[in-house]
Amino acid sequence: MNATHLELTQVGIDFPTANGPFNALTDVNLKINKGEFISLIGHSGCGKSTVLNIVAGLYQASYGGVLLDNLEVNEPGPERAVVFQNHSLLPWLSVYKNVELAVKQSPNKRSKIEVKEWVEHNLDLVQMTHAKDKLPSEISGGMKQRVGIARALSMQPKVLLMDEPFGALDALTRSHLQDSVMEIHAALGNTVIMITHDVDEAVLLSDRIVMMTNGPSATIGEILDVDLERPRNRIALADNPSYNKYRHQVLQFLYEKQRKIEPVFSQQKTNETPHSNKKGANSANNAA
Ligand SMILES: Nc1ncnc2c1ncn2[C@@H]1O[C@H](COP(=O)(O)OP(=O)(O)OP(=O)(O)O)[C@@H](O)[C@H]1O
Repeated sequence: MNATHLELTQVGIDFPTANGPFNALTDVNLKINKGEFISLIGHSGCGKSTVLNIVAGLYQASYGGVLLDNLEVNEPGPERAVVFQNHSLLPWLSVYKNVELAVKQSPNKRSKIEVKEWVEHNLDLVQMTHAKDKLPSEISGGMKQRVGIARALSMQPKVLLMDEPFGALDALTRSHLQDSVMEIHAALGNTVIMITHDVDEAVLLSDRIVMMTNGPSATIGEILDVDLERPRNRIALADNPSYNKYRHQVLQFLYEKQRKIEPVFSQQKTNETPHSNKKGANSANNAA
């Protein structure tokens, strides 16, 4: 787990807008080792999804670039699978067929029986075999997210990119799925980049937490090494002084160093712009 296999160098992006180019990201430098679990955290609108989309090849960086195993990333590819917050399953296909579609599209050529075995194996990994014949509309949000993860894993990606994968789930489902992701990561050793707004989730799951500054021209502010033994148990960690120290460091970054004060609605209507940092505005919405 020590050879750099994903490298972002001087990555920046300008989005064209009606008022001219908007510099969302600047000078993003990050080296990620094989098998590392990285979380990206930062206030809303700082550019986390933009970083992920550049690594996914969905956005092209205006400056700098991304290398995966020394090959330049400039378009989407099966070696970088994405799991979105809101599952993106095809509603007319069963759970099984949704995963099968990804397996059939993967560059690995498999016989019919191999496809079946591989789909079943991946559904098994996320404990969804029991619902394989159901349609997405017949299963819960957490289950859909499990299928989305199975579909991504079935492509055997080198890098799994997850954009707030548990953001839309209730706390209990979220915890179950976090535990599953930790088990899968331990078993498969994929490199993972996950966006989260949840400090506890970041500390629980990550090897490193990449903390981003507020935009525009956002960049990496600090990187925190989370040196907690695996497998990790959320209940045991609650009393672990190191766990609490890491939590505190992330909170301090977000709410002291990168404190973001947003106007309350009434002020916003009268004299403030969204994302204003003006002093004295009420901090009604400063969640990361
Ligand atoms: N296609 C686009 N065109 C113009 N501006 C964009 C585009 N995509 C993102 N932006 C801007 O770039 C900045 C970063 O957006 P991004 O979605 O990456 O932030 P984020 O940290 O993922 O936000 P959130 O946590 O709310 O999802 C924001 O100011 C956003 O408005």
